[in-house]
Amino acid sequence: MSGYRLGLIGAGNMAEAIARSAVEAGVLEAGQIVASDPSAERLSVFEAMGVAVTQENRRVVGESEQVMLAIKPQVLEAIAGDLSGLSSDQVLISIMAGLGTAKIAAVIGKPVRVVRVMPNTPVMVGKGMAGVCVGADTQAGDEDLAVRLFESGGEVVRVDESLMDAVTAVSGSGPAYLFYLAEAMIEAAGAVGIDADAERLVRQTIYGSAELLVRSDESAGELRRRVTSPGGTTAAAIERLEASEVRAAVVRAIQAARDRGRELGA
Ligand SMILES: NC(=O)C1=CN([C@@H]2O[C@H](COP(=O)(O)OP(=O)(O)OC[C@H]3O[C@@H](n4cnc5c(N)ncnc54)[C@H](OP(=O)(O)O)[C@@H]3O)[C@@H](O)[C@H]2O)C=CC1
Ligand SMILES: O=C(O)[C@@H]1CCC=N1
Repeated sequence: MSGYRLGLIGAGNMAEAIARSAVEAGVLEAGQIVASDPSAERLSVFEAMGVAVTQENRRVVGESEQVMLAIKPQVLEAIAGDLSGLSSDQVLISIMAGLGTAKIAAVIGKPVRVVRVMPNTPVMVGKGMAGVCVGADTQAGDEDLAVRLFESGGEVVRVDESLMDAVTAVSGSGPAYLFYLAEAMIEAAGAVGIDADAERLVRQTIYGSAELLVRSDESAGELRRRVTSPGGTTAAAIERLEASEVRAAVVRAIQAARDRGRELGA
């Protein structure tokens, strides 16, 4: 086996964010990473970072201490043969939604030391949130590199694997819910007559509110109440959101995401 510390199978958005944060934080040097992907265009992005690249997944498996699956869950079966060369010395890190550690080993067809991680896209700006769990065939410390990688791009919480689909639904998919809200607020700003400044007003409001939420000791509910003067403008908006059952819709949406994760892993 050559000296790559980490092999990335799938050189997409998440793999790029993970590699960048690992290199920027000094967890790995670019030269310690190899990435595979069918797309020469994607590989050129990694090459520009100083990462070794290949279109052969088998090379990544053969030359890396730890291999990360950063492909879509639907692609796993197609590349199972490429993963059959994994040895008992290697750790396999998966960031795929839905697919459990036992399922991944079953698809590969032998016991594998699988560490499962569910990150999110704010890892791109060093503010990620990742859930980590380990599979049955792992050894003590197998998750260490994964934890260091994802701590370099934000925060890590260790969870029982039974909660990974729930973590996926809350924090893995979570950024999309906030961006959805941002989209709606920008549309609404337009509807109430704001044109050029709509994006700026909404982006800074969400940014400032997120920072306040993170820095404050108060609950989200208390922070919301402090904005909501009795009989005031916010109260009028919140009353409309409650009447539209937005809170219940968010619960149903997160349940749907959790259930889709379970389906992907079935
Ligand atoms: N995006 C997100 O917010 C999050 C995603 N995840 C998980 O991360 C994983 C990757 O997601 P994301 O980065 O968004 O997806 P991307 O589509 O950006 O990346 C996946 C990459 O894998 C490549 N690929 C396809 N087939 C193969 C193959 N046979 N061998 C090697 N590479 C292949 C794709 O190429 P091509 O495009 O040419 O098919 C693509 O470049 C998914 O499993 C997802 O569940 C987890 C947390 C958050
Ligand atoms: O939508 C998805 O399936 C992936 C997993 C979490 C975020 N994106």
